[in-house]
Amino acid sequence: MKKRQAVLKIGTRASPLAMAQAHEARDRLMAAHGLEEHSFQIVPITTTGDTIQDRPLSEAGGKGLFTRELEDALYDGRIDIAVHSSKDMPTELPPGLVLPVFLPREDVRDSFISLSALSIMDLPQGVKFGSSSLRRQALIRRMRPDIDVVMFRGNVQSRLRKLEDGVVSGTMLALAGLRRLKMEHIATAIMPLDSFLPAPGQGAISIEHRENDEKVMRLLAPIHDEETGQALACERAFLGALDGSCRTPIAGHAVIEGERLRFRGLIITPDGTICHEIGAEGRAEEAAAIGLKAGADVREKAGTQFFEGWF
Ligand SMILES: NCc1[nH]cc(CCC(=O)O)c1CC(=O)O
Repeated sequence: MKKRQAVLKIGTRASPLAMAQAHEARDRLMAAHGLEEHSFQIVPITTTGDTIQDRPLSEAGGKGLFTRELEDALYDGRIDIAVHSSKDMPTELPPGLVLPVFLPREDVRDSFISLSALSIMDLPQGVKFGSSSLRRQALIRRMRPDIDVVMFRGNVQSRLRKLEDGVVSGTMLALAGLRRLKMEHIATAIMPLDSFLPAPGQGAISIEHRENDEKVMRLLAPIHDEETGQALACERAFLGALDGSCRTPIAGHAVIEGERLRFRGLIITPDGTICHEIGAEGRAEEAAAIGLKAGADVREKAGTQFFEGWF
């Protein structure tokens, strides 16, 4: 019997969250086209970012660490699409690749996880808080200058073990990731958007493919979510206007309401002492321009000295 060929090869990182996201993309493709599971082949690929566990990713080479191996696989045809967490995607893509498709966004908020405190304000004086995110570290330091913020990486299981072992008293994870792993129950509290702005792209799954790949574009068209795409265009333009290197703690969140887009963003020094916020509003169609201008505005507000002398 002739072996049936997959219609589309879906590349993903091999981590549990990445696999869950790839399955979500596949489920949406199956539903949109009335195709069976075997039409889509999920191809897990281990990336450099997955193997570095001992230092901040910003030190080890930044966001490209999670994407390079997937992009090589796109170039040589081992995969047709790469499913990513938008948050992990650099603002600039390698030549010949595009990131035009976004699935409907999950909850964008951060969750606080602790076995001993109900909220960040409730943590005892001077305890340790673990996070690898420069944004979360800085925002925590702003709220609680007394707390000892330490570098903290690893998957959900290893983080929980460190909480149990008392290595840290609290940590934070994106609620979206926990939901996708069916682990929302481990969240102790959900951080409010007004005091704890998420990372640009948080909670959104994006799909990268080869430019002008007509077959892929046809298959992906029905699973793209327009509102998420507009919000992400704004947030990624804000990020791009500020920093490609991911060494600046940056937060940004856009919401679409009909034809309108509302955006809030901030930059903050790693020690949490200086924070510049920006709000912007406009037509959703002009999402990228709004984000770009907000980035330029907040950069001007902060002044050049803000970006100097951290390292
Ligand atoms: N950098 C790791 C990463 N990339 C995306 C998510 C969460 C899921 C999402 O934001 O879509 C996470 C983990 C976390 O921040 O908790």
